[in-house]
Amino acid sequence: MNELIANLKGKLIVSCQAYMGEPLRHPETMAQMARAAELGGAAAIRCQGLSDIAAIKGRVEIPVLGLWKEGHEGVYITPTLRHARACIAAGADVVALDATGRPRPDGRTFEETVAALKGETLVMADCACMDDVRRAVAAGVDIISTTLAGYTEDRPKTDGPDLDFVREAVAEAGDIPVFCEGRIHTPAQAREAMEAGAFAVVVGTAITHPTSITGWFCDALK
Ligand SMILES: CC(=O)N[C@H](C=O)[C@@H](O)[C@H](O)[C@H](O)COP(=O)(O)O
Repeated sequence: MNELIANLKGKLIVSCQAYMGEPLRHPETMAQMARAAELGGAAAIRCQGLSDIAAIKGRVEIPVLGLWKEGHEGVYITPTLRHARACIAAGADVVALDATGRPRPDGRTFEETVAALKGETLVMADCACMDDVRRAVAAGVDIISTTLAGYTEDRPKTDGPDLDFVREAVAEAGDIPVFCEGRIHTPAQAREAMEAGAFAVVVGTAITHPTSITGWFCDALK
């Protein structure tokens, strides 16, 4: 296994993303957030967009897992080979790609995109269901992640992380590490994900999205 990935075993990866139109959407702000997460013990940062990748890469020493979101329907996480190569150029150590079988804007399949990136970067496959996991294993990706579970019609959106998916993916993935990502909102859930067999966990909203966290508190007071 690649050394960069081996070093993430049992660790926390923090996703630092602000969405279009949000007050924290600025590369400098995301770089500050990423550095703060690094000081807290994050082993890597996951982040979105070329400016954020470049700014964060210049601020932290830990590895950067980069993606470029474009569009909202269908494949929007690093939808084409061009997007992936731009993430590499911006400084990403690993590039995260939508691993679903849905059509992509450049007409390439997921497998073709991964094949073109061989030797250029490490690929993290953002999966929504077991078909995606099998596709990712066959394509020879470096990391499988449960990122898209609950965000397509294939699996219900669980309240917390989709631990059944983690268990099934681990059983299928062989030596390829499976990251649990999506709706890990508490340290206890992060622990449960590890116990379900995850190689590492990715936490975003619960650490880096204050608007959501504030909303959780407000809801609890209603
Ligand atoms: C589905 C999708 O587009 N997920 C995105 C992937 O990069 C991010 O919006 C999530 O914040 C990230 O996956 C971490 O998950 P959570 O924020 O639930 O801890």
